[in-house]
Amino acid sequence: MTASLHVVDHALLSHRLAELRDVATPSPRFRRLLAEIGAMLTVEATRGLPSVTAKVTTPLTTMDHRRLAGPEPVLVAVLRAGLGLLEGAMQILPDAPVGHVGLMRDEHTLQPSQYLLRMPPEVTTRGAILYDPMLATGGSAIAAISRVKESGAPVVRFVCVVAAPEGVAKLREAHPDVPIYTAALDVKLNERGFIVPGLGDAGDRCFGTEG
Ligand SMILES: O=P(O)(O)OC[C@H]1O[C@H](OP(=O)(O)OP(=O)(O)O)[C@H](O)[C@@H]1O
Ligand SMILES: O=c1cc[nH]c(=O)[nH]1
Ligand SMILES: [Mg+2]
Repeated sequence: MTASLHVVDHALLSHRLAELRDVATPSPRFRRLLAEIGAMLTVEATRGLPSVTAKVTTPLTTMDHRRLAGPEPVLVAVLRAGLGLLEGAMQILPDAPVGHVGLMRDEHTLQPSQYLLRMPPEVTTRGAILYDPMLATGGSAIAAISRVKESGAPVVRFVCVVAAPEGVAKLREAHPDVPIYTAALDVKLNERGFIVPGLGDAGDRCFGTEG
């Protein structure tokens, strides 16, 4: 099995991503854009959620209509930058419980270290959608997905904004059952493990911190 890779192609998404990448975009606008992109990618990532046909009575008649078969999946943000995407995801799935995985990548070794894990109990029955804007070496995504699976999630989807080919390959190898949804597949990683062309450090740009 190979994880499916969905590079979501939409004029409005691409328009926002152009502004997100722009070095001149300030933090408040960066956060707003991440939230909007998070909402759009959530629509795509939930396209295949199981549905059932149910009766709906309109003011004029009764009809058969498609509705979600079950409760909304758990949304999991990878801190910090995933919080920006989560904001928009919660608009689309307002009843979804929310989990957090705190990870920080060492700038020299590029290995992620975990500083937080909080998962709602519903993850064992509903499955999860994980949010992190950047898929670079793949180390953080692989670790975050492992934590969510260990918490009992039967189904996991991964949503990012910019993916490097190196990270996609490693993630697919480590978690072949996890579909990847991204707004862009970029060219490469540089010698410091940053995605090129990329958008820089998403967490720092989101929250106005220095690298
Ligand atoms: O694919 P990888 O090589 O693991 O890199 C990607 C990770 O790097 C960034 O987080 P960072 O560690 O900078 O934390 P932050 O969100 O708090 O800035 C990003 O949000 C990912 O979690
Ligand atoms: O380009 C990158 C790589 C890792 N993390 C980021 O925030 N940006
Ligand atoms: Mg960062």
